[in-house]
Amino acid sequence: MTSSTESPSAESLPTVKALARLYPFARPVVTRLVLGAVSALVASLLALSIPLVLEVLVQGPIQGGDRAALAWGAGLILVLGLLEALMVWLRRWFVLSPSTRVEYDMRTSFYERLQRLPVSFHDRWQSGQLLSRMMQDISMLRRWLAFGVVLLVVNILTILVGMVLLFRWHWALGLTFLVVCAPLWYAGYRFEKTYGTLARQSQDQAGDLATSVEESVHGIRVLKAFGRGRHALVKFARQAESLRETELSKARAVGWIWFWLVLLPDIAFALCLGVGIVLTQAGQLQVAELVAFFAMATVLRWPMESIGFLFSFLLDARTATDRIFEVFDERNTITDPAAPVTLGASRGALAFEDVHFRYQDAAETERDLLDGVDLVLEPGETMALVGLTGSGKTTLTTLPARLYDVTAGRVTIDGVDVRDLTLHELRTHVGMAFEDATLFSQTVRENVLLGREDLEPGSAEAERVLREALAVAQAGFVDELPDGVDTVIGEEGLSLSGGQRQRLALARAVAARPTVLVLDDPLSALDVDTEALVEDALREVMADTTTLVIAHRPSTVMLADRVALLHDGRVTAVGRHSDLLRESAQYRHVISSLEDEALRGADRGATTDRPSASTQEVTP
Ligand SMILES: Nc1ncnc2c1ncn2[C@@H]1O[C@H](COP(=O)(O)OP(=O)(O)OP(=O)(O)O)[C@@H](O)[C@H]1O
Repeated sequence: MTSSTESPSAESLPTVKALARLYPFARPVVTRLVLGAVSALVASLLALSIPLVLEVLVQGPIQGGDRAALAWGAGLILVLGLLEALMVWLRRWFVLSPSTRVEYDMRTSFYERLQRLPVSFHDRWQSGQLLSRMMQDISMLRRWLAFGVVLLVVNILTILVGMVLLFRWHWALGLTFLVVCAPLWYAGYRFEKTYGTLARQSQDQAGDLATSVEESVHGIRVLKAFGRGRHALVKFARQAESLRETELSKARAVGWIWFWLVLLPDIAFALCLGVGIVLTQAGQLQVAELVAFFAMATVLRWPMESIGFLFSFLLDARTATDRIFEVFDERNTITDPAAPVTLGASRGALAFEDVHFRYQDAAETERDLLDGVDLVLEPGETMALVGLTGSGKTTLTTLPARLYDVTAGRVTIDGVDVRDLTLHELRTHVGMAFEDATLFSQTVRENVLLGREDLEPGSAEAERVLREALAVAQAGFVDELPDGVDTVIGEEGLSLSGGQRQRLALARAVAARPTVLVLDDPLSALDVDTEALVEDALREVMADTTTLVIAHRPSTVMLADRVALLHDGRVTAVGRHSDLLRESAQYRHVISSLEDEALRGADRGATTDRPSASTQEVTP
């Protein structure tokens, strides 16, 4: 799992280059962003011009007592101030809407990316990490684009122009101000380094915290059933404490930079005042120039002070960009082929040819989990797959729909390698239902017709398909729900019993009308009689469908046309149940262990169709 400690690090690019990766998202709104920056720059220039007017006022009307000119001067300063305020307002107006547009685009692209990335990616990444990147990091980038980048550029320019003007009044004053304020840049640099590391750490820790919340909310039933609430709280509190410590370190770093940001300009002001008085007494500087100098230094104070903050913002934005692009940069290994083959109407002949598979994180010394599987399913045949626990049955069933790709060999439908079909076409041929039935917080109807985007919602055909699928899955219980098939089922369908959820998941697979149906023990929570009814209905309605079903119970095996035994990474026996019982000792051993398991299950009442806790594993 990818967490704070083992996030794959993004390429180490210089900060500017790293942030430049946001450009494709900003491109559509770049004109408005530039206009926003120009408004901010004009606002700064207006602010810088006020001391110049002041200088003229002090030199002329004030010293000469010219009241009319003084009134004009004061009026001019007022107008400059109003224009500055207008420009600040314009800056906000220009950047606000485009930055939310960029945020929207990034978020939808990120979501689309998550949808496209293969299951192997989701195996490695914690959901909380993805959630915090999607929400916090993208929001931070919006703020960076709207304010951070504009203010950083404009404030640096303001400082440069302001410093030139300070030097113009007297080089000694300008130099004093610059020399005293120069350490700010070193302080800013040191701050950058510390704060950058801390910012990354805190964003990762926030992601871990989000994962913990998500896991415990998701697994609330398991936590309650095992009385692990307290333990989960202790773990959560520990993580929250680590985040708090990081935030405190961040605050300390910000505190220090602020200390220098406030102290150094104050020292600079005091020294400049001393130098200014000496210069004025020596006749090298006029009083008007000294007044204007201090007015200018005051204007420059905020840009000077803000630089440290803006640098930290820059680093936060860089970190957020890295975190977002870590996901965008992930290589998608399961994609459409360059020259796809079209199968059209499929017969449903499914074959595994010398299939090898190993998970990405498997140790090099380990042999392949699937180590040369050969298995052929004839069109319309129902094949049960049996094997000891952990033998790789579930893994094998993920290969036809390309949830994972084989590492060697091939899986074919009607002789065509599944990797030669587009994913869209492949998934119209292959339907799946899993033991852990995942449903969405939508109506029963939407859940069941999930794979039938071709059907017009509410049409007679959609209704027919829905009803037929529900009938095959023996899911008549939906009519008892408050709004029938229009009842919105709770998050992940947890308001339903385990068997009810499984039946809806099966109905969903049936409604998709695949030619190859892969069932990963989707009837485990049903009683044996209901299982037989479902299998009969499946046979009748889906006579042309080739079915590969993982069997954990002898009853499932008996309902199949043939059975395949998976052992040591290979299919070591295929045949009719009765023949295999006679011929294969290994098969007898597996079946007797299934029988023992079924008996134990019956004792516990596990095979009855009753409300069950979530099957999700949660590590409190
Ligand atoms: N996503 C994964 N990443 C790494 N290893 C995995 C992953 N999923 C399963 N495994 C490992 O692969 C092996 C086979 O798992 P699989 O679920 O395919 O077996 P199974 O025969 O279906 O088991 P069971 O009968 O208990 O459901 C197990 O050792 C498991 O730990």
